[in-house]
Amino acid sequence: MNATTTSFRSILEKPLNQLTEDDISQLTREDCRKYLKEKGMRRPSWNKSQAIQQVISLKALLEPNDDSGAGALRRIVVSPHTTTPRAASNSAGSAKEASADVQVSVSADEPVPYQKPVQEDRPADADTKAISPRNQCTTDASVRQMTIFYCGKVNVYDGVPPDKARAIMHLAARPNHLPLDNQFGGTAAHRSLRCQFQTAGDKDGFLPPSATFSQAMQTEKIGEYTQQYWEKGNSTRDPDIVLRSILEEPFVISKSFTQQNAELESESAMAVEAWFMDESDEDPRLPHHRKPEELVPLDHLAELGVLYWRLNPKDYENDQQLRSIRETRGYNYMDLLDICPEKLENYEEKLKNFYTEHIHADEEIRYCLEGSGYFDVRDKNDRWIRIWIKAGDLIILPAGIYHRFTLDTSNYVKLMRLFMGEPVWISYNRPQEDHPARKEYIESFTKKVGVALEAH
Ligand SMILES: CSCCC(=O)C(=O)O
Ligand SMILES: [Fe+2]
Ligand code: NI
Repeated sequence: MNATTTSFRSILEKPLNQLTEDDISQLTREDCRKYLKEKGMRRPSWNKSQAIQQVISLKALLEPNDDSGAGALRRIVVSPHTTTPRAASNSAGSAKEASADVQVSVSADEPVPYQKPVQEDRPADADTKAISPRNQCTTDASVRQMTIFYCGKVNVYDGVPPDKARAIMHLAARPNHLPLDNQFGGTAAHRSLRCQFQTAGDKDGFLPPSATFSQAMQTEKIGEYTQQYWEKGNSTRDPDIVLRSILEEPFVISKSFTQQNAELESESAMAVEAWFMDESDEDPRLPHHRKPEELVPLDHLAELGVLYWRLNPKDYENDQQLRSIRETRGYNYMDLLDICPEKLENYEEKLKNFYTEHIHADEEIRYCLEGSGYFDVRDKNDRWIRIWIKAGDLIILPAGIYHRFTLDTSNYVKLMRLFMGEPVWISYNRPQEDHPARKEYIESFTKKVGVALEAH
């Protein structure tokens, strides 16, 4: 046995630069989750390969770089587009911008001895048709993960588009732009914000050569982005929520789509329709509006962790936007489900199960290609919110949220189901208060949204 193997009690105690592919292959999901939780991460992934990614991001973020002195994290990498990531280096400009309590790092040039395990897509169950048995997320350079170390908490966000990453980095570099209130923020040191933006599947380094950050951190685009964010009436002053909101604001993507196709949609038709349900026991396929109607805005859905995109369903096989969502969020599995008596085996029974209130251990991702239907989700006060899904609507329900599904009176829907890794379609019917996914959902929900909800 050599010194390296004897000196670490567990694999994850090894520094990142000593981890070998063998080490990584021995890791279990539980090892990773335990490590992540010990480091303060609230909701480590249940997906093994994603949990491994998270561990690596975190280690890269927390472990000092040998060459950067005094264990400091690398400052924002500032360089024009270069042909080699080695050219990335610290810059006087960014160092000036970053204050002592704000550290933004982009790990650019350490080789990481890790390759994301390849997940084979499995055929879907009998009532579905797998149409894309490909592993899309392992090598594409646009897959990004951002790790934010903030207020003693670690958050790893998948699928961060570069402009959002830059917006966050911009905020991090200019702490005065964060709406910090003492009541939320604590001391300056406590508010210290460190972020890392990386390519999730990149085995040679965390950033591909093309993904260097430009010196113009304050480009108009970033300025506009953050500006727009405040102007949209986002009232919360909790910086944790601000960061999350910017990162997890999928509707921005739909806006760019509709801007390009401005003639197609009016502003009001753009957003998904959602409302609080009445209490009646009538046919579930009826809308069940309250009287008067109580509509639920998108930001309230986002506060529950429900994300929404409006896409173009006509040419979904070639839709770049869908591809980008799948790549950035790691949804390498896809199948189609037609919900009508002719095409769905055990139609009645399945519909009954869909409408039985349940949770899953993973996100539920559904993209409506044709027809329509209702996803009902419980809000934090256990009220049902009905979300009307029509062709073009893609929604993501977080793991652990109570929900159900019914057709509407059109009696037909064609849904695309997406999943990260091997699909698991297990439903856990309510009550599930002891289910780990439920507990984590509740926990993250109370920690992250408690303040914002109170402010409403
Ligand atoms: C058929 S998609 C909606 C039903 C549902 O919640 C599920 O499949 O888990
Ligand atoms: Fe479900
Ligand atoms: Ni609101």
